Amino acid sequence: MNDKASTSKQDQIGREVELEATNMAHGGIAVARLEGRVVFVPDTIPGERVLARITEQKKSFLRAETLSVIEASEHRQPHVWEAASLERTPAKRAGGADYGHITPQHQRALKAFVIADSLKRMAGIEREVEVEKVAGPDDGTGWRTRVRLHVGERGNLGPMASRSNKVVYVPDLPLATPGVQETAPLREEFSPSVGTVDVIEPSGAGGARLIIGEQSPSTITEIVGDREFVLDDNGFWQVHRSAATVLTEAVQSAIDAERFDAKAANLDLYGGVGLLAAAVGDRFGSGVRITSVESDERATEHASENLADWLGASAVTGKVEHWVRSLADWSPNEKARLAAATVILDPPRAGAGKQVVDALAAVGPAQLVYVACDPVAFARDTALLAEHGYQLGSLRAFDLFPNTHHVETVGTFRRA
Ligand SMILES: C[S@@+](CC[C@H](N)C(=O)[O-])C[C@H]1O[C@@H](n2cnc3c(N)ncnc32)[C@H](O)[C@@H]1O
Repeated sequence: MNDKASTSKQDQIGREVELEATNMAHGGIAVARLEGRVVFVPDTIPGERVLARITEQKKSFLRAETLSVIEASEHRQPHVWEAASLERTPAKRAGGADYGHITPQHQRALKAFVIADSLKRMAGIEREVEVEKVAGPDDGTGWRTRVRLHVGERGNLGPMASRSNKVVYVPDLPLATPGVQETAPLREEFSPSVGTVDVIEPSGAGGARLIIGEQSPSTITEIVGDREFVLDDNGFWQVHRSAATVLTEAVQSAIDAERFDAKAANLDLYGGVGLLAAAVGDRFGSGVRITSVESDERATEHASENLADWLGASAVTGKVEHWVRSLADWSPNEKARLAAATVILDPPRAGAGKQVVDALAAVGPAQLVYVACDPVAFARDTALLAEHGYQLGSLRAFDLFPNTHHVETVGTFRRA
């Protein structure tokens, strides 16, 4: 082993240094430089000087934890959640509120920067991006309808610490809805074998409830406008109390009506329990044909029920990346219906990816509406779509995760 190299490696870890953050990276972590090397440092705002401790050393970058602020940004505010703030030692800071020390308006500006920067670097697209505030308190609290708590070694219940798998004690959950806050059993003890306790507050009947460990699922309802959706209590549903409404309206207004054909083979990929297929159906009427594709079997069963108002709607269980392969075998008539289709995509964080983009582009749908919860994956898929001639049209972004770095983007694509 090279002694010199190993000594310098150890020298960095634990070293306390002053850092000046210059940028915000994807993932809510600020970027600084130390002796020419990139350092990723959380709990810091670009423009600030902080005292930080180096925690990790990789070949091309370092990671650090912020100990205190030396020169604060004008955008710094007292953290909305004391349990996640610099008042706590780094190992005990709760995860899930990594933007809580930043004023709400500046949080949105930073998210807009990350979206625009990702599009520029990965897809070569220059865009002004605005992240829209959604309904709710100005300080970005009280929105989370779903919270996962973990049981610690001593039976204590809490969130994980930031960037760690250690459970930390918290006295409150200010990002959660009032119902979730009241119901969360933060002071109770659980057997470590339980693993997790989810606290959810559906908008339908019944109010907030707990899902303890692997307990068998029960059915809940969520209300969006005049529509009721049934789903399993442990199934996927948008987390912000306004998200389902915001995304319904965003998808409805993103679709170009002139390119929409109700009789085409319209698709809702990664469809969950049918929220966005219903959004399409509600805009274009009872004659809409649309197929929802979703990997979770129970969600698909619920989607069938939730889409019963449309005779031409169906839901299939399958992984989208596998299901799209079958498109190549569709008959010429069916392929013509695909070419006339509007495709909604709402993939998980990893994005749709090359396999899905290639297979879709090969059948050439009239338009795509892409709902993205990860700006980098969205930018990567935007570049892949551009290779097939699909250009990014309208782009909106919504602050559906206030006080965190997460953001939801809705983009439209069509061939010129
Ligand atoms: C971001 S959610 C969107 C769900 C739905 N559009 C909504 O708004 O309620 C992504 C959905 O994709 C499903 N999913 C994840 N990976 C998948 C895959 N490879 N193929 C199909 N569905 C997948 C998840 O179960 C989840 O329901």
